[in-house]
Amino acid sequence: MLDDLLQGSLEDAARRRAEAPTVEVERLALAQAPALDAVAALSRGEQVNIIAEVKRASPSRGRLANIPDPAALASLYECGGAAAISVLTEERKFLGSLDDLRAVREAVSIPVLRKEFIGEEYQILEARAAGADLILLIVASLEQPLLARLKTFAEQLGMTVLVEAHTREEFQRGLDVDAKVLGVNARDLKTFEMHPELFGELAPEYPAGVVRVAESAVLKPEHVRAYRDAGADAVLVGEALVTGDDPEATIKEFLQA
Ligand SMILES: O=C(O)c1ccccc1NCC(=O)[C@H](O)[C@H](O)COP(=O)(O)O
Repeated sequence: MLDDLLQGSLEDAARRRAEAPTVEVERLALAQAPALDAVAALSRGEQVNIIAEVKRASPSRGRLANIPDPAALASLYECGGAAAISVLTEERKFLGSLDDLRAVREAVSIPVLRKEFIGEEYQILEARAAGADLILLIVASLEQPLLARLKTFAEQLGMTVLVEAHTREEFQRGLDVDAKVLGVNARDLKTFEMHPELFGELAPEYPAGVVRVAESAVLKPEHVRAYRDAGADAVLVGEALVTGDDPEATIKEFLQA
């Protein structure tokens, strides 16, 4: 599954590169205002911070929501108190785009994450050129030298990297590349089963100063509370926000969990 998603994302990036070569995208990336400080945003305060996701569809759930105006949705997230916005830009299964990311960047003043299956530098340049402050690197889809190289590349552009692990071994590989923001995703990417307990098992192994992010499996306030009690600085929430009636109120409710 992950290999197919990465392959598709790389093919789509190659198509875009034929239109906008690397030098051009690099020039746009370097012309952007400096990236916002996502580490500070995700580790602020006593309460758990919310990374609110713009997510139309997914391989595990199919179509979730239409989201004709991602900027308007992101503004509601920000009004609700989200610390950052995640924008799924993958086109084939998640029905996202870089246009979504650009629109969200224009609409909010909090950090924005490009949620994508990234395997090469061009995709990182695209993210920065579209105004993203963070990128996602999924440990399971990258050999260790490539993971380290892409992380360094993004950081040299001033961006923050959310390094994502699904297992204890991947968590260690994240620490080995000196992840400053390390996420544990509860979703098993082979079976799509959720294992929210994994975050609690790994939480004691976070070194001081590394931002602890719990990803997926948040549908109710008690799920936020469980992650917070296990030590999460931030939780990443998609489905509960895009399928609910009032995302702003849902975020407020989650922040009070
Ligand atoms: O969501 C999926 O089905 C999925 C499948 C394969 C790779 C990644 C996938 N999701 C990306 C995510 O990590 C989630 O969008 C994010 O953590 C939010 O999860 P949720 O709140 O459960 O929508």
